[in-house]
Amino acid sequence: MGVEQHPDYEKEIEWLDFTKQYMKIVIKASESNEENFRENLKGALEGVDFKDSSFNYINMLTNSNLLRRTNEEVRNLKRNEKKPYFARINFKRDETGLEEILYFGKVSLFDKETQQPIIVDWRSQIANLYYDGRLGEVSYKAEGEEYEGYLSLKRQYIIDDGELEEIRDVDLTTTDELLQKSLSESASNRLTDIVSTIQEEQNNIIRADLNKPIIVQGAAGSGKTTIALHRISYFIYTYAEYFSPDQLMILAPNRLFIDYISEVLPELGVDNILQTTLVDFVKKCISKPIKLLSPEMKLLGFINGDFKDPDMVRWVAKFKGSFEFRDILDHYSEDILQTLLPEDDFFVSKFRLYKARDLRHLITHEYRYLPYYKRIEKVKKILQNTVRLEKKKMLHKVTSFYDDKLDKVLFKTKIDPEKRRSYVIKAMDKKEALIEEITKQSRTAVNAYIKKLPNHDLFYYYKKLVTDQELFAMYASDLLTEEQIQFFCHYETKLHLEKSYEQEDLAALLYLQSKLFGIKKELKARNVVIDEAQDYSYFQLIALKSALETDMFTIVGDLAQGIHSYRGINDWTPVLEEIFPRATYKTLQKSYRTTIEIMNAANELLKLLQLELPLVEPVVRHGEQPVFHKINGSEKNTITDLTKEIEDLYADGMKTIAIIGKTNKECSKLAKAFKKYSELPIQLLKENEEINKEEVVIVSSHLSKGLEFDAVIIYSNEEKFTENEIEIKLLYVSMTRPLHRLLFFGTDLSNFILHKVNRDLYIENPPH
Ligand SMILES: Nc1ncnc2c1ncn2[C@@H]1O[C@H](COP(=O)(O)OP(=O)(O)OP(=O)(O)O)[C@@H](O)[C@H]1O
Repeated sequence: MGVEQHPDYEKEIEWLDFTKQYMKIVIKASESNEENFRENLKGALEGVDFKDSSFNYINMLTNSNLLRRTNEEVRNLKRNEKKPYFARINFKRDETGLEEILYFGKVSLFDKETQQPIIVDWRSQIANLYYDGRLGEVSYKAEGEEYEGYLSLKRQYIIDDGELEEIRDVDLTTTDELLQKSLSESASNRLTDIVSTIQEEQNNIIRADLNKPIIVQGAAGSGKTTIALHRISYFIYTYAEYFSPDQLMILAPNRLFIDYISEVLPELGVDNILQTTLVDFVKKCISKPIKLLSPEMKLLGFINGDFKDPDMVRWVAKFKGSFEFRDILDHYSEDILQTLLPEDDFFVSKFRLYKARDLRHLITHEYRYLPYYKRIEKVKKILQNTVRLEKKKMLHKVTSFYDDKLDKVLFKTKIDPEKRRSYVIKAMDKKEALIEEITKQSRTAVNAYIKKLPNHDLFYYYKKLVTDQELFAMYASDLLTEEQIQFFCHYETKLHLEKSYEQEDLAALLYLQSKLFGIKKELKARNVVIDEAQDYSYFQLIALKSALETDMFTIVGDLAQGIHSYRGINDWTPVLEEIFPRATYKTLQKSYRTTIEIMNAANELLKLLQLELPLVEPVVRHGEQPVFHKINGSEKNTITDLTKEIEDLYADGMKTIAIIGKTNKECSKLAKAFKKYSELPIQLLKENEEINKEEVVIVSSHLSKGLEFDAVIIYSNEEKFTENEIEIKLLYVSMTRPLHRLLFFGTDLSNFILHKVNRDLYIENPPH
């Protein structure tokens, strides 16, 4: 049915025009100053013949101030001018018996005259009726109250460039056609907002209790990243009065990923959120540059078999992210605190101004909420204050003591005058000397006292623990074998000789930093979103929670994509039970990204992983089966075949295409060959780069995590994906990147473990 045939077409067009004009007026009113407001308004209203009396020119003028909005609101209105809303409901409230027609969009707009909503924000509570509600008797909650009523209509719109293109009425029987349509569109190299097609299971996560942390285990393509960002938008909307966006932080796996998600938040009406990586965040917290080995080095080391003793290297990585290592650091820092406790009473000259016992009490009890070195700063301040207050008193005491003595001597009659003279001189000298001593020590005693306490930096403490075998054994001998202790300290000594740290050290560094020195106030986000959280270690999550002093985390991840599982999380239970006990736990099993055919093949790999995760359910969207192409000719022939395939994909409407190789080495070689034998524009993607839409992207499997493309070619010439946990996961990640088409180019089926995949699920060597 064409949009014009819809029975409500005329009414809908009228409402859309009205909404667009109202938006325009509000924008103009807000942008203009008093002098040119009238002129602008005239312009805005030109040719508009509103039936509604509240829209006449005079009314608009008198309401000009009411129409004004903050800059941010205007920005949001402008962003949505061309697509003011995406859905509508008809809801008859039991309370009033009146039917309300509500239009939902990404920004709210009210008729200032009547206070009636023109557009209702998708984040409002009543929008739940659109996302969750079936037609019929429904209810929604707002501010603790439950409102009941009858939902008689759920309608979706496609509005493009301000023009109404489609109207769809959703009832119980129709599948969500809008979702189908939006999923069949092509990837733009940037994540988009999904406000018009958020599914019920996703809506439950976006709106789950905002006062609690949340952990989401979601299948590849289930919308984890998208939903985490929509939850931020919902959070900001709900707590606009208490939170400003700069108190939120998103931790992404790399800068490439940040670029990938960067445009969604402004689209959702949220600006100014700190988007960073764990590495960059920790570097800022410890406020000293460190040489950090590339986070992927170890992964590649395992893949390439670079380690002499891979099991032990894997063990060190795992251990540094464990609860046990946290316990060791706890004990170690308790002992550091003991070294910071003063042993001597604090004196200025002969006056004892503070007992060591009292200072120790301050440090261990009164200031226990502070990092250790901050406690010492406090003590220093207290001593300085005490000295300031006591100085006069001390001077007075000394003066009056000697003055008394002098008085007595001077008025004593039976004393030899010579003796008296010498006594007086001595007493005067003593008095002078003491006054001088008090005055001088009042300036220096505090510093001298504090100087007696140790004063080391973070790196000194960390290095000492992990490289001094005797010291380390003191804390670790109950937990580790002698061989492990030896290997660990040897491994760390080697790293420290090169003045290097590795990704796995970030947890300990951040944890110690927060315990000993604290982190700057401006870095203390009050709410944190972690994407790809399966690659974090338990200790990294603990360290973040401890450093930021909040448990308000949104954690999304997929254990099946845990390519760093040697150091990362293999099970959410300890995270839930021991780190975020208040957290809500949710799962997402449906994949929205890819087709049934591609997901069926990827699910076969999931089976090989033997994780306790259910298989992924693709939403009903069919496409072509994955295809395997054997390469056996020269490099030139391979590139010619690939180029031809890519041209066909472009011809089929694919806009973004990636070739994924197992490692950077394979990718670099392929990129070089393309340069030599093909005209196709190619981008060999690096971690800190932005994706160029116009080019075919060549990217290594670990870096492709989180990204998506219309079509993906997985390429394996020299490097096969072998059947071990990490490589199966790398292949699984690569296979779940495409929206529409998946191809394998390799020397053998087994390069992609396809010999273990049901033969009916892919096509082998189709004729070109
Ligand atoms: N309700 C929805 N409506 C339309 N598109 C959706 C919906 N949910 C998810 N998508 C789309 O599915 C794709 C996958 O989403 P996203 O990247 O957020 O998933 P993910 O779980 O983070 O994936 P992965 O773990 O594989 O990186 C995106 O293109 C997203 O826009």
